[in-house]
Amino acid sequence: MTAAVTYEHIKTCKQTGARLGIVHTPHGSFETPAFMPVGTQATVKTMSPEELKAMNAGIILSNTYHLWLRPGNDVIKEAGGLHKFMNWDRPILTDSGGFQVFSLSEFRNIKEEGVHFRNHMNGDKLFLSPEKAMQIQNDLGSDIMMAFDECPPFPATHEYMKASVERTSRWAERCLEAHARKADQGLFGIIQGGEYEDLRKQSAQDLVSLDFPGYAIGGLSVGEPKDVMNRALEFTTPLMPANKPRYLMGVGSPDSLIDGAIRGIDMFDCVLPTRIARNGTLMTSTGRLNIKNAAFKRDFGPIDEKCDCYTCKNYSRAYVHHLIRADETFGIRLTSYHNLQFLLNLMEQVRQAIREDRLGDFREEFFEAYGFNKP
Ligand SMILES: CNc1nc2c(CCNCC3CCCC3)c3nc(N)[nH]c(=O)c3cc2[nH]1
Ligand SMILES: [Zn+2]
Repeated sequence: MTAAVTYEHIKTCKQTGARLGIVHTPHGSFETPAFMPVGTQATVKTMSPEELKAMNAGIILSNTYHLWLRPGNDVIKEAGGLHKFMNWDRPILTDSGGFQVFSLSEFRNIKEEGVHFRNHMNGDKLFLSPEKAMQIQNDLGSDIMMAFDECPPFPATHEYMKASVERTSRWAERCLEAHARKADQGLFGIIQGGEYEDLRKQSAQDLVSLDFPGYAIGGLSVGEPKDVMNRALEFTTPLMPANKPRYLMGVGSPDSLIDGAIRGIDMFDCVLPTRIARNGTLMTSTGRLNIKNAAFKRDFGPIDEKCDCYTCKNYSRAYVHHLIRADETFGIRLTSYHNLQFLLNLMEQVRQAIREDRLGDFREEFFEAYGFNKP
């Protein structure tokens, strides 16, 4: 049986280590490096599937933890799976729920068999294990499933991190066991190890030996400084198979997307674009702005002169300023639309720069225009 998820390498940028590729899945293919919009509760907040397609989103993410608790993976299974439930016929990736347990719940208790914790909505006692996380993702029918892992906090001692990496490797094996009995979705292993080179190596070796169709780098974008993340990428990506997708979880801001691509990352996800959109913060080619600022009350130009999105083509800063100040839902739709399109456009510019072997130059130009400090 052919692998459900495969990576096709197109080329590597001659100026940097970035690579251009295509990921093939049962629900279609998407070009990489790719930004993946997040749809935690089976919707990319305020966006319709048609609008996501119009902005050229190749794949979206959803969440095992949230959908298990509400509406329940059984409901979604009965609906015919997540693609049918949310009317999205392109690829879907689901995270395994581990990260959400640590970031949302209290009273969690990590044991070898799994994690005991309380439902963050009503306090009920819950238990999530590698087997349970696989069963939920299988019910959702996602094209790419993530292994159940522990994402330790930053900073963590070397001793804690070592024990955690070894347990995450044992959990990864249990996920493969549970998965083998189910459908042919692609299961990605998640490399942990924090900022410790020896532990990243140990985690990568454990997981690569299990021959997953793709790999993620976890345990980053948890409050560590940017140079710690970049260094971790520099000694971790070379340990990952060149013929399989590399997914950096929870990243990120425009500069992190470019710096991650330069270090060989193919897939990114983050809640930033829709989260900051809700309070009126917009990413533009000349840096961030908050549209609620009084300066925009009579500014009848587009959010971003260089953006061709639905919002920038049809509405003014003054109008969006008014809607957000008036707490009008349409305002949040317009800011969300623009921010998502901004990151999706950025990744198309990154792919084009790789095609032209000039991603290093593009990084300089973008950082200069956006106002990021020099390297
Ligand atoms: C924001 N920073 C960050 N996120 C991380 C995430 C979550 C990635 N985003 C998932 C989507 C959000 C809701 C639907 C799916 C991580 N996930 C896992 N399993 N392991 C990590 O080490 C892990 C590490 C992460 N770091
Ligand atoms: Zn726009």
